[in-house]
Amino acid sequence: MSKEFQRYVVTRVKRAIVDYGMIADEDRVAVGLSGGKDSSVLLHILNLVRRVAPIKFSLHGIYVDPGWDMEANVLREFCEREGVPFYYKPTNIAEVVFDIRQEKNPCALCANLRRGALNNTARDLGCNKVALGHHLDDVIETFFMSLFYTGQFRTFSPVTYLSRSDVTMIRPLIYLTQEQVREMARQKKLPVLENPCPVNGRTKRQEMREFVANLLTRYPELHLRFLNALKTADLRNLWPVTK
Ligand SMILES: Nc1ncnc2c1ncn2[C@@H]1O[C@H](COP(=O)(O)OP(=O)(O)OP(=O)(O)O)[C@@H](O)[C@H]1O
Repeated sequence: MSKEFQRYVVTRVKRAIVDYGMIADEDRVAVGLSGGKDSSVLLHILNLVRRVAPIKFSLHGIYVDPGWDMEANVLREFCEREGVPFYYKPTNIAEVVFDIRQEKNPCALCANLRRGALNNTARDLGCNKVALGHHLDDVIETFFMSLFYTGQFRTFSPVTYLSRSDVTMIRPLIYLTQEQVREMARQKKLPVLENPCPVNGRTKRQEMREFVANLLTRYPELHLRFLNALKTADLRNLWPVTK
């Protein structure tokens, strides 16, 4: 592993944590582990940050099983290697989404139910923060998805307090690109499991992913420009609200 690359990646995550006050002393941080590369990288980097941070915080890996066949043991072993406790939360989300509700667009409901189960499990474990593996490409994709499908300028925030489950969601990877996350997962040989979801690869999210990937080939500075636009948005440049 290139030490320089690792240092850069860790520095970017530390920067995001400090910029948005994501983690405080004595926090108990639950890390949502989906089996995908993003959340594996998230746990690994937060663990590196924890070792050098001037504050004390604990990490807790949680996998919410939607009710399908995935090698959760790989995640258990990964957490063991990282020295982080692992929690497995079984659910029947897949049955609810696909069999009972027979959703035509299952992703939104599935994501909501997974998020709800994750947050409640975190709270039950005494965690006050829940970390998700969203990175800068996700920020941009979500922006365009909102624009194209709901006609709104919006994307998710770095930090969100959820009153219903009384936990704060944080997204420490927002300053990293998908490519950097992928490279970190590859170099560190972190677990990346096959997603058994039946609609995997045929979703609106996937469509946006391809759209943004296309934009990036044409506008390679898009990540930086987008981050700058989000941080310096001036509402006076938009139209006033009319009745
Ligand atoms: N089943 C799950 N159990 C626990 N956490 C989850 C689960 N699914 C998703 N998450 C959390 O929510 C984040 C965003 O979920 P999403 O389904 O968009 O994953 P993704 O963008 O494919 O990322 P990843 O590569 O980590 O799967 C994940 O990075 C992870 O932190």
